[in-house]
Amino acid sequence: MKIFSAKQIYQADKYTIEKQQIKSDELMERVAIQIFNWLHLRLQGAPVKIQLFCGIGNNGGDGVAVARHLQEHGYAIEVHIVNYSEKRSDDFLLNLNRLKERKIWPNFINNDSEFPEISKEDIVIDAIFGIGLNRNPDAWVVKLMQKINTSEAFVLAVDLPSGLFTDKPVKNKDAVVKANHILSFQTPKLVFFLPETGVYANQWEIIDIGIDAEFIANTEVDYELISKLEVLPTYIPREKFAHKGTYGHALIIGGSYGKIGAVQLASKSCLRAGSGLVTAYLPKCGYVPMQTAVPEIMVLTDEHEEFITKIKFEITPDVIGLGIGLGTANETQKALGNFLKKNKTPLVLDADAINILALNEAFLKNLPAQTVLTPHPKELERLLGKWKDDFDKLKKAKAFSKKYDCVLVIKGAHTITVYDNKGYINTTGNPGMATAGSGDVLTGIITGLIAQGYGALKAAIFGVYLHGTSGDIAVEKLGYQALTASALIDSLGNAYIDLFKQPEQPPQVEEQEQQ
Ligand SMILES: NC(=O)C1=CN([C@@H]2O[C@H](COP(=O)(O)OP(=O)(O)OC[C@H]3O[C@@H](n4cnc5c(N)ncnc54)[C@H](OP(=O)(O)O)[C@@H]3O)[C@@H](O)[C@H]2O)[C@@H](O)CC1
Ligand SMILES: Nc1ncnc2c1ncn2[C@@H]1O[C@H](COP(=O)(O)OP(=O)(O)O)[C@@H](O)[C@H]1O
Ligand SMILES: [K+]
Repeated sequence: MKIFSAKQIYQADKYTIEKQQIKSDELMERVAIQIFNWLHLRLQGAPVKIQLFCGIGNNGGDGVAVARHLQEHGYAIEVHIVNYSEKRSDDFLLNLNRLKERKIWPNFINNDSEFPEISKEDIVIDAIFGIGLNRNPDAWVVKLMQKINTSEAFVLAVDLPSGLFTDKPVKNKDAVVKANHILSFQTPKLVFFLPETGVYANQWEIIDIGIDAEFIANTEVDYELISKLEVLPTYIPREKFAHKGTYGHALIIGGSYGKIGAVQLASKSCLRAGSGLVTAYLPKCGYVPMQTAVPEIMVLTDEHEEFITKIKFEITPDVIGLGIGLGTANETQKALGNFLKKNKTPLVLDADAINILALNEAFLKNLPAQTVLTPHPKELERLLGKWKDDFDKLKKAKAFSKKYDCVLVIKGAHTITVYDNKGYINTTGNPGMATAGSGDVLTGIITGLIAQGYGALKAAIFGVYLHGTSGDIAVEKLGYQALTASALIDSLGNAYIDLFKQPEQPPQVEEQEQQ
């Protein structure tokens, strides 16, 4: 699913209004009906008090229009106009008049007004600011937001929580409404997926307001949300007459004394991702544990007992996954530098391989085209330097990916894969995956996909998706705390099977035969 910027959303509105020959207030009416339906379905006419806090722009207009529908269906409403500016939008005014025609008199809140009482049994509709927020709200509006936030009432945000900008971070943490649920129009907002602002958007849902399909199809975006629909077309089916050679030979290089398990995890997940053959290259101390733990994996060893000092092998792998548990000993750094000078095989670099690149910037120019790098936040910081905020991080990541022609997988709750100026935001996974070795498994999966013939970018996007689905399947059986990296590997098969599962249908009621 494409993620539009605020500017593109305004363009989409304009385009849709012209193409469908509707007036702008009709689009607002679509929004209002959908929000009303969402509430009505859940409340079923319950006598709960609904307090609507509406700004003076189109976000406020949406809120005012929802109020009218609620009142028409007998709900107990209180409409508050948060009067933060004189510049009221036309559609806000139109809907305000429609309210007045129905003898609904809103309460106007100004900077010297007393705020209304909000009880924890109430429902609050937050329609103060939408995507038009372009500066910090005034102090009195922040106080009102605080009143909402401390009320313990259920808060439903219209389009996005008021106070969240679409293109910059939040400076004052008190100046954002904490919503329990967000109904966002047509497209989720980028800020829902970034660590600093995503904390304000735990629960969101998209409302389809009928934006023109041609506009959606033809508009290039900077970010795309990746779910099953997006990864399915990339799936390569197995051929009947295939043999293990068809699906490639992956080499996993890593490990040091005390960190052989990382290579076991990566090699095993590489095999389970579907690589035809997998060889592991480790220091000598890894030989016995590796051969014992995973019999399917072939093993090559370095001359050194405890860490890698030379990367030399006779085999010709299709892809190399490198860096897990590697350590950063001087000899290992030198070995990586020498290896990169000669290597032409596609690479997936993780963990200490990334740390070594950060310590030796000169190595970067020797990376083969489209090398996949999978840093966690600390490794990314070593690679890119400090960033000011999430937006700055993405900008730096895009520049880095362009400069070195690499696919940068920024790991996190919503892992973002960056390549060619574009970001692909993953939707699978859960906090149970914040556990030792989870990243090693991801390296193995991406390496295993490249071995089978997936291109680097596709392998990264698909690998991150499968890794997250494995986590989602594993957490069902194990819960968040007991989820381990090994459990991710055990669920990988079901993650593949899940790709082809249809959503569950409600049970059919058998028709009675007419006598
Ligand atoms: N396709 C869709 O998605 C559709 C979206 N729709 C809805 O429209 C919403 C966007 O509406 P909007 O453009 O009128 O902006 P909104 O957020 O209501 O802000 C109002 C104005 O406030 C101002 N302002 C900004 N910051 C400020 C501050 N700190 N303190 C004081 N004032 C401040 C700024 O004006 P300025 O003063 O800068 O001229 C701004 O224009 C969108 O979120 C969705 O709910 C639907 O109705 C139709 C289909
Ligand atoms: N809260 C979370 N939600 C979803 N995925 C997560 C979360 N925390 C971590 N992960 C995933 O788990 C993996 C952790 O990787 P990493 O930190 O490199 O682990 P390790 O170094 O222990 O192998 C990443 O793929 C990351 O996206
Ligand atoms: K809002």
